[in-house]
Amino acid sequence: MNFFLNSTKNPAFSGQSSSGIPETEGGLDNLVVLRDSSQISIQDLNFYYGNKHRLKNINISFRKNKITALIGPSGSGKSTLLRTINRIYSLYPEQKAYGSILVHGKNILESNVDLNELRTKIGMVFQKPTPFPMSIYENIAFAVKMHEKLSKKDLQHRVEWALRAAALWDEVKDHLNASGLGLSGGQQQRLCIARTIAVKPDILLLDEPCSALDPISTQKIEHLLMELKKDFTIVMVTHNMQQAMRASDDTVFMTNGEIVEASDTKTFFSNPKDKQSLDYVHGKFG
Ligand SMILES: Nc1ncnc2c1ncn2[C@@H]1O[C@H](COP(=O)(O)OP(=O)(O)OP(=O)(O)O)[C@@H](O)[C@H]1O
Repeated sequence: MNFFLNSTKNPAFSGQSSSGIPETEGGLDNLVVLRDSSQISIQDLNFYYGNKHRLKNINISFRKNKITALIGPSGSGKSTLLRTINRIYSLYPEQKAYGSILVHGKNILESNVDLNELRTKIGMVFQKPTPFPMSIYENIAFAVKMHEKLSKKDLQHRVEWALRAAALWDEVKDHLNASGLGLSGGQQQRLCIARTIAVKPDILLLDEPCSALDPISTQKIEHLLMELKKDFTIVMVTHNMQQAMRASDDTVFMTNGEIVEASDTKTFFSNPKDKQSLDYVHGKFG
């Protein structure tokens, strides 16, 4: 198994593996650190909204080509954690992150990181579908054209590829010139996923992507994510524990800006180690 249990809160958490990712020490529990196949390695991350300390000493790695669910009660910092990973917070000068987030070994929190390039590598899909007020085709072509100069034919191929990958092609292929805003909520969300993957990121961040969707659209998105993880590393915030159980490989449970427990999803839900996780899984709070 790739998991090594450890504790974010335990000062003994200090070892480093040869890959630069912290190793565990015996007898600790709670934090999962994935030594072999991590795509994103977060170390000693602290985040502030002004003077409010909202992420505290986060140490976690996310596995490549897996879906990680971020769960926890409202206000626990799940979205904030996601927002640090593609530096969206950098748009707001009063928001500050300290520590490191290593992606391909490079700390993306450094000030010299090209944020446009970063966001093509780390795409984000939000809770509410946000298609551009343009055609289905242009929703995707526009995103690609911002980053790449492709011939008309290659652009058409890319649009088709993204719509197929997002399991939307069959539903829209005959009216690509219709407005993206005319699609159903579930279709709009898949369009937004298509738009995000069209620029070929490595990492897909999703903030409650199904919260505005009906059960059938939710199921479609979950199936889609399971297909997409073959090509992308996926981190998803969800309030829906059933969804975390169904769709994720790993689960990270947060409260009050801290990681309480993280492990593979089966272990987390069948045998949570921390009392707070157990209570949360049993619906006693949150
Ligand atoms: N723009 C902001 N300015 C100041 N504080 C913020 C801002 N956004 C979030 N916070 C605070 O940061 C903390 C974490 O919020 P965050 O949205 O990350 O939690 P969450 O776990 O995603 O919650 P939810 O499940 O309700 O979406 C909360 O206390 C919240 O009030």
